[in-house]
Amino acid sequence: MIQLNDVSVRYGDTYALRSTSLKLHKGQFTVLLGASGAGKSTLLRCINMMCQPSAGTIDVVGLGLLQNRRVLQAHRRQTGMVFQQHQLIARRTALQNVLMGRLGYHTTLRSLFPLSQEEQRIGLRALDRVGLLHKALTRVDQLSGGQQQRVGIARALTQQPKLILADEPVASLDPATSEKVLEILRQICKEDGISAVVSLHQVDLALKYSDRIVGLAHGKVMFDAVPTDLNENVLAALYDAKPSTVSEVPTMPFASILNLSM
Ligand SMILES: Nc1ncnc2c1ncn2[C@@H]1O[C@H](COP(=O)(O)OP(=O)(O)OP(=O)(O)O)[C@@H](O)[C@H]1O
Repeated sequence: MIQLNDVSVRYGDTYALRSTSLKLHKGQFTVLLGASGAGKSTLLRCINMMCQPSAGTIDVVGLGLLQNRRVLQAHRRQTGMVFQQHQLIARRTALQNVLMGRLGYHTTLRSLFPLSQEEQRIGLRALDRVGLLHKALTRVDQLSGGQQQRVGIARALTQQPKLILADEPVASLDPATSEKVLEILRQICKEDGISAVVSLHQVDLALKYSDRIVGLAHGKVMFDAVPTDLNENVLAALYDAKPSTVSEVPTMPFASILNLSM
């Protein structure tokens, strides 16, 4: 579905991401793991060019290279984002926030007018799927953190995406709520065939919810395999790695393990 080819991101002398090549497969729930500063957000943000690679290309099957402005516009329309701090408009209702997911389908001028009944129906259905239909007309600043994140997921769904990128979506939630949010996200992605790339700090949640784990350290992919292959040695390498040892740890090519097609 998406192919990253030798993508690097550099800030001055710091490599946030080093020459990374990765295939992201349709319908797969991929979790990015790694210590703070490992490059998870950078990799995730590259996938819709919120972060510009300093080298390499990103190819979306059926669309083309993301460096092309029109390709990027089409790709962003079909890519939903879920953020750590939810990024909702506090004084608006859940439904109003969710309908923001439709903006990419309209010109700036058109978006000044009310959305069609069909689009409102899409928004309400998304809220229903995250279990918050009864909160549609409640202001989001009156919702709990977990409910707000479910609104964030519903907003992404209202976009009718093929891909969801979630950057530490449960970082500010308690363990039980984190499980609930990830459960909902995974279930909906599976039902709709949506691919997901989710960065997490919790190894246990990665093991429970992912189809594939990509482990990063110092801007480099050090592990890429099914969750059952994640062992203590790999975790030690991911979380204790010194920059000088990074290139010495072999990467396990995921595609060769599962033989998935694009
Ligand atoms: N805008 C920026 N300017 C300079 N350096 C940056 C910038 N964004 C990220 N970095 C650096 O790039 C590296 C990777 O950062 P990134 O945010 O991708 O890591 P992360 O794994 O997501 O970390 P965390 O789990 O703490 O969010 C870090 O060394 C970080 O300091």
